Amino acid sequence: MAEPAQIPVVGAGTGPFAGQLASMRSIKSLKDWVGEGYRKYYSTVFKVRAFQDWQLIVSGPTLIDELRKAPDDVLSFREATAIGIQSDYTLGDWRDETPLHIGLVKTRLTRSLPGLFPSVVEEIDAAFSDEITNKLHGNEWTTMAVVDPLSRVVCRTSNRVFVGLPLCRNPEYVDINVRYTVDVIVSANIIKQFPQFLKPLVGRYMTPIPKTYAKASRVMTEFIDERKRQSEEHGKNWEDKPDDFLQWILDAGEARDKETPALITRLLRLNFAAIHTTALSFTFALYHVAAEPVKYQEALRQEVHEVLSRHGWTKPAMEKMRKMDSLLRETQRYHGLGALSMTRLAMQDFTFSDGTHVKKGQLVAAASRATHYDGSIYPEPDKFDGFRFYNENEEKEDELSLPNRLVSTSFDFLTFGTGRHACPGRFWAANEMKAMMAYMLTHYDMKMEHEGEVPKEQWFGSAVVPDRSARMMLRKREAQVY
Ligand code: HEM
Repeated sequence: MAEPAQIPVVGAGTGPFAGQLASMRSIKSLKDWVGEGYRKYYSTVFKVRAFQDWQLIVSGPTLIDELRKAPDDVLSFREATAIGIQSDYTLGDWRDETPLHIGLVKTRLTRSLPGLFPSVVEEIDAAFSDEITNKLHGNEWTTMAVVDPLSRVVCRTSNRVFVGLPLCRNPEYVDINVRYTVDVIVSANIIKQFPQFLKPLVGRYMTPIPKTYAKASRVMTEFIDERKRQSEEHGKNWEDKPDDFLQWILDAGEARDKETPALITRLLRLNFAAIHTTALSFTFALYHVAAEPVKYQEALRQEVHEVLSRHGWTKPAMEKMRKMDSLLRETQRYHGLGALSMTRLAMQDFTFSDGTHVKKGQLVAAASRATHYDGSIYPEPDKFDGFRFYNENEEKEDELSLPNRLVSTSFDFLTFGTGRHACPGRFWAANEMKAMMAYMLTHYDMKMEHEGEVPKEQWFGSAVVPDRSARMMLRKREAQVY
């Protein structure tokens, strides 16, 4: 990709191999380069060398608004994502897929949540019992790493509303979906290192698609075909008709959306978007809760107790958990998914209002992490303050009508993006994470193995993940029944 001209560079030197050297150093340093660029060139454009590509970075409300508003045939979300995860070799070419799932996730899933909530809670209970409770040593403290168990809990819970029982509990199905995201990201990062002309060759050996698809097909085909058969037999309305994502596609999709291979592929991709984003965000939050038992665990447990005693395990109860909402939002500010958000590929030349000219083929992104650490927006930004967004005077208001809720996006809060492509799954993820946290608080006492220490973030280029090797200590509590 051609290097853009006259845009200030941060992090890379000059000289014949500057780009390649910076590419290697970016694995460790990209976050710091973006932070430095943000401070020097706030509200304009600068560029950094990311692992494979030069990346243009914007900051400040004016330019982020222009990034948000640019149509997809000018600055494309899908094409940028395709480069980011090398989708031709990892997810398959999904650019022709109808965007049906986006609307279904945003509206149908969110609207159906009150009715689906009892089954969600049932799945959380069953999944935590299998993944954690049954592995505890009686009533003693037990030490364990939690990233993998939590990923499986998130996978099961999400799939209770994606495909329902019994598939959501099938261990092979869970394993396929949990592994697929990791396989996609690892393969993408390897494939990215090769020049374009070698990618088809390398991709053929590195691609996780055929293996994953073959396994998924073995586990899912009979289940999906049986559901299709029932739908055809009963028509639109039937007793015990499942209320899940698979059924919504069968009801609303075009003929090509309903073909079994297309359904399998779409479900794998939906899981790709849903599981790790949620599991990693939840793990970050949990580490803070476990590291500060008095400040967070007791305060949140008290809130959960008050809310559940009045409203039971319901969707409205999750909306009343304001301190919990604040802690999860602070987690997204403090850690998020990485240094950048809203990455777009220029499909044609584009000029920002500050005069910066972006050439067709260049990647542009917003400096989300640096924005979240800007002291003029968030006082004492380096401090994790779980109740930063909590305001007791707002207790009676509707969740979505207020700023500073976990799901509210803005130019200052970018972990879910903002605008047209802002994560449509965030409403679901917010409820899922609150229900999981409420469950853990009511069922376990928790602390970190190294008491009081929040494990360090692990960075890889622009991405951040919680330390998988960190271990927590858990002990069964006498759970209250609500
Ligand atoms: C804490 C959890 C999550 C985080 C932090 C997150 C974050 C994001 C981000 C940053 C984007 C891209 C925004 C942009 O570039 O403008 C996105 C897109 C998307 N997310 Fe999420 N996500 C989460 C959970 C989920 C879940 C649970 C689902 C599904 C149920 C989901 C489905 C999607 C989809 C379908 C898109 C693509 C939207 C489009 O094409 O316009 N996400 N998400």
